[in-house]
Amino acid sequence: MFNIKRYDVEEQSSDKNTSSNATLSAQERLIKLNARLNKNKPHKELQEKEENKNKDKTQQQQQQQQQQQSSSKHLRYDNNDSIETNPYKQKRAREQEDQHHLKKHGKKWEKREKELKDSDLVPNDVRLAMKAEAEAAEALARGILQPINSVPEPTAASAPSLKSTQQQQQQDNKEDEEMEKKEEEDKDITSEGQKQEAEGGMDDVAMDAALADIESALVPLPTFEVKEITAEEKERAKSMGIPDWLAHPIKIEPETNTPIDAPMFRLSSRLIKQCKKAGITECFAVQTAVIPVLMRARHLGDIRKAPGDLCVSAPTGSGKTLAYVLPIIEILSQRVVTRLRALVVLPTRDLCVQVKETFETFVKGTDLKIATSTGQNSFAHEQNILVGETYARPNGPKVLGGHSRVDILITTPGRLIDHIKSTPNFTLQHLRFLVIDEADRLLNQSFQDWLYHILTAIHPSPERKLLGIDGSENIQLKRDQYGFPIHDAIAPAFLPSFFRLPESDVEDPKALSVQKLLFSATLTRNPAKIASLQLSDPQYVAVQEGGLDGDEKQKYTTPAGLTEYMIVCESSEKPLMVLHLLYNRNVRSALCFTKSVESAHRLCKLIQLYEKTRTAPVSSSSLSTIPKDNKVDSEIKERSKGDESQGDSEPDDGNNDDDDDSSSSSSEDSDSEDENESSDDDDEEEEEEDGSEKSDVEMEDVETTTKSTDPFDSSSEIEVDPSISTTTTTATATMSAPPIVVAEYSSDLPKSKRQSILRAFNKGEIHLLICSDLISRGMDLSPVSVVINYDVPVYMKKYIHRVGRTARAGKTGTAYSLVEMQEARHFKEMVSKAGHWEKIHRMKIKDQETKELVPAYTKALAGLKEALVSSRAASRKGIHRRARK
Ligand SMILES: Nc1ncnc2c1ncn2[C@@H]1O[C@H](COP(=O)(O)OP(=O)(O)OP(=O)(O)O)[C@@H](O)[C@H]1O
Repeated sequence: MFNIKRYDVEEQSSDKNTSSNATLSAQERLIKLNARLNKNKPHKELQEKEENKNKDKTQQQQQQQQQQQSSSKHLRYDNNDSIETNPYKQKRAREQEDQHHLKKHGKKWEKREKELKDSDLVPNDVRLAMKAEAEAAEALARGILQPINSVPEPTAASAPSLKSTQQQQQQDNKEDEEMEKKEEEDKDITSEGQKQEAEGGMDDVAMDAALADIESALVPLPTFEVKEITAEEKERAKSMGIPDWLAHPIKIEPETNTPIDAPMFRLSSRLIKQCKKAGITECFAVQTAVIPVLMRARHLGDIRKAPGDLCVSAPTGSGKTLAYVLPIIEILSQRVVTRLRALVVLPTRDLCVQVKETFETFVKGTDLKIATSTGQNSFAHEQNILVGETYARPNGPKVLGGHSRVDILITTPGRLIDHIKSTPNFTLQHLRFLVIDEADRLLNQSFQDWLYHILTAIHPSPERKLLGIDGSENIQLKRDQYGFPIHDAIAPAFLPSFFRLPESDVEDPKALSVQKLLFSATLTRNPAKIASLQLSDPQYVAVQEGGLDGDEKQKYTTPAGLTEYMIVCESSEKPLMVLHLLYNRNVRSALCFTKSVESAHRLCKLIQLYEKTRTAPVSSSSLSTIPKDNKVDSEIKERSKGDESQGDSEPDDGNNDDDDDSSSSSSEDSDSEDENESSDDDDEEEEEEDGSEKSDVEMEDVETTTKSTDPFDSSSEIEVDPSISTTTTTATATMSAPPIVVAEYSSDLPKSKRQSILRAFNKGEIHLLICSDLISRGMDLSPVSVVINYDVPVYMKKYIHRVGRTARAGKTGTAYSLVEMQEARHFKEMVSKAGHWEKIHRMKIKDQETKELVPAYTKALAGLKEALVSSRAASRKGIHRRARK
């Protein structure tokens, strides 16, 4: 018969301490904790205690001897009356039997492993399998699991009826009560030490660990006030289909920092050391809120109550990554067998690389293995990394429960689905954590039904037995030499397929399911999207300014150190504005976002030409007239056809929205950074439709910089200022400025080039990095001090992520948005609706300020067409060369 009590024991053999601890009742734990706390009492008291202890020890030894004799007797004579009538003794006998079994089999496995150890003939995989088997044998020996086939199938006669279950429960309760009574009596007559021995002889180490465990369990979790929900608010959320938990998050002030070694985090000294080494002495607000919650259920093999899922919304640069990286490492570091237990899904390859680097920083000192799967490498190469060459072979060995060479996988959704479908022995059944970072972005991606596939792989339907990756029944459950299934081959989520688990409730165990963790600076509140995640017992944590009294109208919180400006200008003036920021305002370490890869390329070329030109003499001929048509070349004209709505008055910008980055959503995932704004912000649009009030935006306070002498005004031929139409012009201020290095960054570039650009930017060797939205989300480029929105985004979420590339981790930063005249109304509407209008300062740039830039700019503009043609030819050559290789 399945033994409920035994399920309290840890599944992982590695965790010896917790198994002993799990057998303690809450009352006992408190007694022991009190004993430990007494250690801190005054010296005299301690002395007395010490004396008593010594006395007790002698008594204890005597009593132990007696007990051992009596229990071994009971074991030998099963029919002995006393053991049958005394459940307390029964329990003890059972435990001793387990210990005996464990010793016996443990030794066997140790011996076998020793024999094969260091043998060159034994491949690593076999060693791993042996390790798993040893662990499984140990777990089975401890009686943690009983195979379903060892339990008679429920028949009409044998299946427990509700009544018989109730009877059984009553019986159990009675037994428990008796046991408790007996234990109470014991308490009076035995010393604490005797009691420990009687309870299975906890050694000092185990005791210390157990007590530490209890003590840390008693460290209260941080409490955050939750605003009371009014009936009206409840009704409103309900009418919009938003569940209560999502409509009313647990709010935390951004400044809620806590020392990294605070007991509530329960981080090991190893990890604290790593953090301090990395310059992290305090946990930021989001980490303060999230880490203790995740660390609450930190035992890997804990198959009791499944922990609830978390949705976390916190400003850009507020440290969301570490909020999941630290607890995942801490919890997984106790694992024995390598299994895929944490999966982090991200929207782009670059982000995967970044998050992997973060994991690698803190994983030092553990033997956890981390991998990325993004489609940058060949599929076969990734398969080899994930499951090993042998197991990845279609005709290779199929292991029930799969096989993994990594503990933590960081991946883009498309490539992950490919592995779920096509990599033999790759399985998500052992997952303990599923992290969806940049969650709102990912939830807008529906290609390949990635979420459905993941959720299916994690949660098999109750009818579906684990029959192997191909669903065929020919794969047998892996068993040990005694015929027991190897426990580690079965994930907690799949346990019910093989083992009869009790129905869940707080006390009774159930299979631990994966904990889903969602993170974003702009988390969706779209009920349909949230529902698609099948969250269990979720909580919504939001780091938000103003805490409970925070401005409800303020939809997203931006970093405290961020200063935002908008410059309203003609579209033709935008390049000049960028030059003004660079050369007159000394802007450096800046990211400049354009709306497309092509647009980024042209702007980059133009500024590079300007840089070349500004120190060279400017001939009057090149300045006599500026192209009548605002477009500098027919190529741009051609490219801009697709975007009529934006007008066609940009000198350097084709206005094409055919963003190359977005078009590449293949099964290889590309960088599904798709900068397709409409898809990115689907839910934002939906929320608008959900009845939130339309803001009443007035435009009078939007100051525009309308230049009287617009050198690129398409309506008239520009007269060149006489002062600069001389044969040589000296643009004094800009000429003397040190060289400025500008580069572009887009998905068009090969991986190695991208990496070298980021490295150079991080070292300060690139002053302005012009990019599409490839790096607008999640990327943590520490030196960014300025963000320029060359093309303002149409949706607020994108704005928040872009400007959030600066002012990260408590630093300061500035964002400039170049708002075209015709966009000004929309822009104001967008930010007002998000409750953000007050934060944006209007900035006027006077003609006088840009005057000196014009001559070299005009020349650069004239040379742009040629530069674009030659760069295009060069890039074609490069593509051919790469293809030939
Ligand atoms: N407790 C901390 N102390 C000091 N620095 C920290 C701490 N936590 C995180 N950081 C640093 O803050 C920076 C931003 O962190 P992270 O990238 O996790 O932010 P984020 O909230 O995920 O931002 P985004 O929403 O843009 O993805 C990183 O450089 C990280 O190393």
